[in-house]
Amino acid sequence: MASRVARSAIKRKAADNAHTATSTTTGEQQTRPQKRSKVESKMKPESSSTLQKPDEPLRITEGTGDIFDATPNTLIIHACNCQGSWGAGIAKAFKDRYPKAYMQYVYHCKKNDEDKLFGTAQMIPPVDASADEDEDEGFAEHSPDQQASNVPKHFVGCLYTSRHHGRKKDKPAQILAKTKPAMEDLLKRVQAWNAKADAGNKVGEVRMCKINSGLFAVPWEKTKQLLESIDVGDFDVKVIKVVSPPG
Ligand SMILES: Nc1ncnc2c1ncn2[C@@H]1O[C@H](COP(=O)(O)OP(=O)(O)OC[C@H]2O[C@H](OP(=O)(O)O)[C@H](O)[C@@H]2O)[C@@H](O)[C@H]1O
Repeated sequence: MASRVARSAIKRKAADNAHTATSTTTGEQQTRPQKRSKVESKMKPESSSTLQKPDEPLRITEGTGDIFDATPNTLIIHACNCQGSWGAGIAKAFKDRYPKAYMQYVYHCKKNDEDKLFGTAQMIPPVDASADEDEDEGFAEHSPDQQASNVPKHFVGCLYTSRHHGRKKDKPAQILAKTKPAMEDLLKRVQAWNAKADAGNKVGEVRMCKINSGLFAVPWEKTKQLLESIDVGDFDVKVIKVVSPPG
């Protein structure tokens, strides 16, 4: 079973790599990966005064509740490091709830250099709704006799907004500089997925926690402002619902 997961991940990796190489928003990322990190260490994110208001801005709505209590086909997004660790904060809750998605995240981090991942995204199709990995494109048949059968069929969205975690996490300015391209990358991936998926397998609602605002220590309002500067004119996803625990 594990080898099937690995084979499935390898197939996906080829597609992911091709996409990652072409979907980052700066040409510099594609041609000068070694020099980029030095340049970026001095880079400041767009300030609120320089943020351009797009024709059709991404809408961020906010509410309280259990982010995981979502209908099937919901995409649930969180911020990730590039080291393959979902060890704390909401990432730990993702790891507990979606262990197979976690394996795909780890695989993606092992196979890709952190500088290549930084500022990109990974969209993991539902893989935790069943123990049967023999499906195409990561989708699973519901199997009532399996332990994982009560896990809803959710997509997991990983935004690679920091190369490291803990004390080695990137500075808030660097995290912010990578948050917008990472989200744009994710929206492109959703668009590509939905263009090919059957009606019942398309991404539905899109949910997110207040990314970057906990262990990554970036004030939420700064992240929110950047996300609202994304133009969603070309995307199906127009709204992201931020769901926080009550209290
Ligand atoms: N169950 C829950 N339901 C809903 N919302 C929940 C929640 N639990 C916490 N929140 C909220 O979710 C927001 C983000 O806060 P977080 O600290 O989690 O994430 P972040 O984006 O700042 O940082 C990412 C790094 O944290 C991890 O830890 P490790 O690096 O592995 O150690 C990762 O792997 C990354 O590296 C804050 O509003 C929390 O109140």
